[in-house]
Amino acid sequence: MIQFKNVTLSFGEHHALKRVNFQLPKGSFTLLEGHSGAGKSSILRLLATFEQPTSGDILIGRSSIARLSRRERAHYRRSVGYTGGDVDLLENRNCFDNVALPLRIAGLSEDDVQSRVKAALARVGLSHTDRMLPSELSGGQQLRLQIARAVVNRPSLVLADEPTAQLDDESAARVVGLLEEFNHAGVTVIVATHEAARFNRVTHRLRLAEGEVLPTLTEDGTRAEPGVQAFSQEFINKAYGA
Ligand SMILES: Nc1ncnc2c1ncn2[C@@H]1O[C@H](COP(=O)(O)OP(=O)(O)OP(=O)(O)O)[C@@H](O)[C@H]1O
Repeated sequence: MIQFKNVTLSFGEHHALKRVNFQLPKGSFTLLEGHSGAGKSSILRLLATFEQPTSGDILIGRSSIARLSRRERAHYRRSVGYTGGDVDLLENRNCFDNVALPLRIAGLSEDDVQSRVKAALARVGLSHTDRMLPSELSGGQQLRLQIARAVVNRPSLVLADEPTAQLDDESAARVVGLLEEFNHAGVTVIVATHEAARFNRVTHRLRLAEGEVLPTLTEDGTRAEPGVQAFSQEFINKAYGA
């Protein structure tokens, strides 16, 4: 279970998130939706521990990740895969080395690195690119490479910030398919997106506006705790006029 308890994230006078509360069960597939600047990336960056909340608490299971020491943070991050603007591919390293990075940081043996990176590249359909530089790949391939790097550590939580942005339909469908496969295998997935319609296997949605989570409607029209209810795609489309 992931829980945000009264989480505020402020930059000076500006509040990127304002007393945000929600909970998401293990194994869920959640979309974070909302206009630009609504706070979607902030939620992912807090879960990746790139930021610390100004106030409030964030629990993963029973453990707080709100204010970890450097050592605790390094340990926690091994269980999290992140793809998005905050972590770029290394342009001067080949694709193999890019995917190997989290494993080498974690201190795995070179044999394990070899077998895990090969498996991760195969999983995203990029086995042939291991000696190429990221700049030699298409946009869609670069995203899949980022996903391979995010999941090579076998994380239990995958965070994806706009994973389909600027991709053609076929590449986007492939990226979505990969995230859905990981979820099917038990990984909790949270995606910030402006392209909700591309996703099929969604169990939870959080709609954000101005740093707040909007109240969620249940199928009978009553209010529910944010993040607690699951909805059919059809219901969501109807409720939000998509
Ligand atoms: N490091 C920062 N310093 C100052 N303000 C920030 C910082 N990070 C985010 N913000 C502000 O916090 C608010 C929420 O930003 P966030 O990136 O979470 O939005 P978003 O919903 O992901 O937007 P987008 O869809 O454009 O990516 C915005 O107003 C943004 O300008």
